[in-house]
Amino acid sequence: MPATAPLLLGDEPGSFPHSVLAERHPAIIRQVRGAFPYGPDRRRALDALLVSCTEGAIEPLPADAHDRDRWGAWGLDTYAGRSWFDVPWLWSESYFYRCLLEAVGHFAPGPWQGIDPFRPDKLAELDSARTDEELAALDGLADLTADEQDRALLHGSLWGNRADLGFRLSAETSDTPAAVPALVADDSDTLWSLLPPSGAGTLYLIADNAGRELVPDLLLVSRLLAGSRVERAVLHVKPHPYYVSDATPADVLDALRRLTAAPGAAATHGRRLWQALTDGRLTVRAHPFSCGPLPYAEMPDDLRAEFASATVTIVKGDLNYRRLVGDRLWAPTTPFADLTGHFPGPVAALRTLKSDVICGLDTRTVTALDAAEGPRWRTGGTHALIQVRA
Ligand SMILES: O=P(O)(O)OC[C@H]1O[C@](O)(CO)[C@@H](O)[C@@H]1O
Repeated sequence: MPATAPLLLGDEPGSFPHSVLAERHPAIIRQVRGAFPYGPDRRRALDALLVSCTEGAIEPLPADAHDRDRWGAWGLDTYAGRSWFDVPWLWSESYFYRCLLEAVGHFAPGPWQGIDPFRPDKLAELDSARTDEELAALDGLADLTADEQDRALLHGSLWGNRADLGFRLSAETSDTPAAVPALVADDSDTLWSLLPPSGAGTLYLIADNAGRELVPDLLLVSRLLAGSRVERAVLHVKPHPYYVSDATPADVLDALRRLTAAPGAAATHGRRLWQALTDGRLTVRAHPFSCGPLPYAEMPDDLRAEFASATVTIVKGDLNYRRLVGDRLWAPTTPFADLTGHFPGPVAALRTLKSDVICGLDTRTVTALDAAEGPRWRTGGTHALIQVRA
């Protein structure tokens, strides 16, 4: 793997990482503060986090935190006392969400234990008219060929990644039509070659956001099971709330209920997924490393062994992409295969572009994107990619 690209930090005012730490995180705290009638203690803790994350230093977890040792090994022992802006951006963002859960009492015995501070917004999105429209559109797929249906659901899952509630807090014009093709890399033929009809393999899907991303992810899984492109599927979600809208096991159940309660084809998918869960062809996993602040190159052995057994692992979303290729300012033409050689088995990234990290593009595409949009194509969410290392 090339090791020479600069690591992304949040220390440069005007940069995208800096804006996430200095603007998005405070906005998230304010949103959470308004979402529940937290008592004075929780409000004080949220206010303290607001000050700490913008002006203060990284603080250690409480001595009795259940995951204190884990976070120590993940870098907290090194980074405590330093500015949020001076440590790896991937790390400081991830630790911010851990501290947010601490502030709202998510892990402490008491009335807020286990409560997802982002749930109201997740549910509002799941219950929205746009979700109704997207589910109704499934009925129109019946007239397509099997391959066309496969492609439609792959693209549904890909573009579902734009439905990211944290991203919307700071996205400016993400609905602006792009002057260059929306898909900047498309290795979908390689992906389909890894998933032939009548395949007997296992798909791993590392999910990203709940709601309007998780629903199309589940639909893709349902389609691959129904078309016998895979025999089993394993869905990896987050063990606890993370990055505002990331999917947890509770969100999987909400999405599944949404499907089974819908009319038409959506309910057929919902029933198929329900059945697959009950007979073991679909498994949901929530590994602690999924909420970790480190790249996948540093994944623990048990996870490595799991992904090594996959026919292919689909990695969804922007954050997972950063964790997959390394959170560095790579030259955009650096081969995807070079940066993902560490991953145990074939891997496919499905992502809309919402951060500066990018690799695997050809020179012509990069030149056209830069000429048409300046640097905004990297972060605006208007472009997407399907990159595969077989
Ligand atoms: O939900 P996704 O696609 O992982 O996106 C996460 C978002 O958060 C970021 O990590 C910045 O906070 C960006 O990469 C992206 O905008």
